[in-house]
Amino acid sequence: MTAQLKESIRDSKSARWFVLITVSFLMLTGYFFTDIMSPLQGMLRDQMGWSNSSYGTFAGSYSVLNVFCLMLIFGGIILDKAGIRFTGTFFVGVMIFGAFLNYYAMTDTFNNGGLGYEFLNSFLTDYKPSLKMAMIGYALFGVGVEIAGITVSRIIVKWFKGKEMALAMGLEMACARGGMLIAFTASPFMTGADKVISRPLAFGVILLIIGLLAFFVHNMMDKKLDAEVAADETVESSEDEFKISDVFLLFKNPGFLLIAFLCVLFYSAIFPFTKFAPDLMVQKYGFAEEFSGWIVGLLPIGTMVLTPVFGAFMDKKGKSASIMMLGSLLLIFSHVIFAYLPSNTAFAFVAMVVLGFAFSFVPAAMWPSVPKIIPESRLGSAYAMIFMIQNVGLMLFPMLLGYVLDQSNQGLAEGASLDYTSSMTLMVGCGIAALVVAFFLRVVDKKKGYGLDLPNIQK
Ligand SMILES: NCCCC[C@H](NC(=O)[C@@H](N)CCCCN)C(=O)O
Repeated sequence: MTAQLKESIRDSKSARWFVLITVSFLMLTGYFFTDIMSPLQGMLRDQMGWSNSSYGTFAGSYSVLNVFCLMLIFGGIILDKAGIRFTGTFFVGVMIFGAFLNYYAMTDTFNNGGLGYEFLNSFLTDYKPSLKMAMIGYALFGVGVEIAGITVSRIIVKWFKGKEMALAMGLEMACARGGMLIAFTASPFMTGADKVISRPLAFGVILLIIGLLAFFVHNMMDKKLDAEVAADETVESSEDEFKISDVFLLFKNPGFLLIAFLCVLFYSAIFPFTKFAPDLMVQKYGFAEEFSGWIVGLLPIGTMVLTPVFGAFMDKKGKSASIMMLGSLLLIFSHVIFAYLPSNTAFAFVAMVVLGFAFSFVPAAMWPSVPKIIPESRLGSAYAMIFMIQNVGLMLFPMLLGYVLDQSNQGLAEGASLDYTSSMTLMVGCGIAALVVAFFLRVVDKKKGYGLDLPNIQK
């Protein structure tokens, strides 16, 4: 990362906001595809013969390569060595390729014996070839979208450092949530009257390609900025490169460890939950499949507005440590409603709105807190490690949710609704653990003086 002293293209307001639009759109397309299958769980059960465990295993496959092949660590290293343009373009390509395989797994061409079908049918025969192909695709997609996410965070820092950075990050997250919203609400309709699962996926792949084109536009701006910086002899380079030795230092920092634990616990009770939430709406609250996504869509709608608002509040007033505790408390409150309260439509709305507040409070407070705990020279490594630890939860919890759902509904009568109580109890547990960690983070903050409760913008 560099510090410019002379005027450059990043000093032009319109240029940097334009760059933000291009990369935010890219993230919108990525988050859209991430959740494109979430409202289709029922169709996957009926048409593809996927059990709930299979669906959960598919959802968890998103993180398998990120966790077992340490892809986010390699992504961090590649980003430092090869730069933003190469890393972004390459991993968006990986994302598109993975998404395409995921789409292909749902097509009649594949399922009627297309390329790879026989091979995937020749082992682990309890699992459908469509599941295996979709998992390969989704795992590659997960690598691409996560590294693209890290790259985009870097891009925002590059263009907005010392300027409207928290607002820019909040707006980028809001756009990404917009992608989730479109997935939840539009995906079931895109299957059409004849419920063809591959249709929304095809649309998702096309949207990702448009996202790549938007990233090419960013690349042109980035090239111009780099040329200006290279020509500016007053610029000194700093050292925020990914270093393996940094990882060991990070693990000695109690603040970092607590943020990483909070991240994995909190997000494990959000993203894996959203994978099952549309089906929960059908099974527990009796919504029609097509409309279940609209209730879940309340979650991203709320966060799109609230995340930048709370981000701006914490920029000015602080209180991030306290707000992370409040967000974890609301998370528990919401999941308790889903798990244990009667199946009343009003409860579903209330729980989703409360979850929206939790999902705005914690991300808006947590991500800008990392630079207060970790020196800037190790920020790149810190974000990559946090994402990596978070991915362990994003891998395990969907699998656990699906498994518990199947186990707790054994011997269910034909046509009866699935009981989500045990699965949702897991989510309540995550929320309680997140609250405990948030409490300790606040205690450690007071002791070490990180200043998490202080405003982000220093006067
Ligand atoms: N500038 C920080 C951005 C982090 C946003 C955060 N995303 C993640 O944590 C991803 N690693 C996981 C996304 C999984 C769904 N695509 C967020 O709050 O979205």
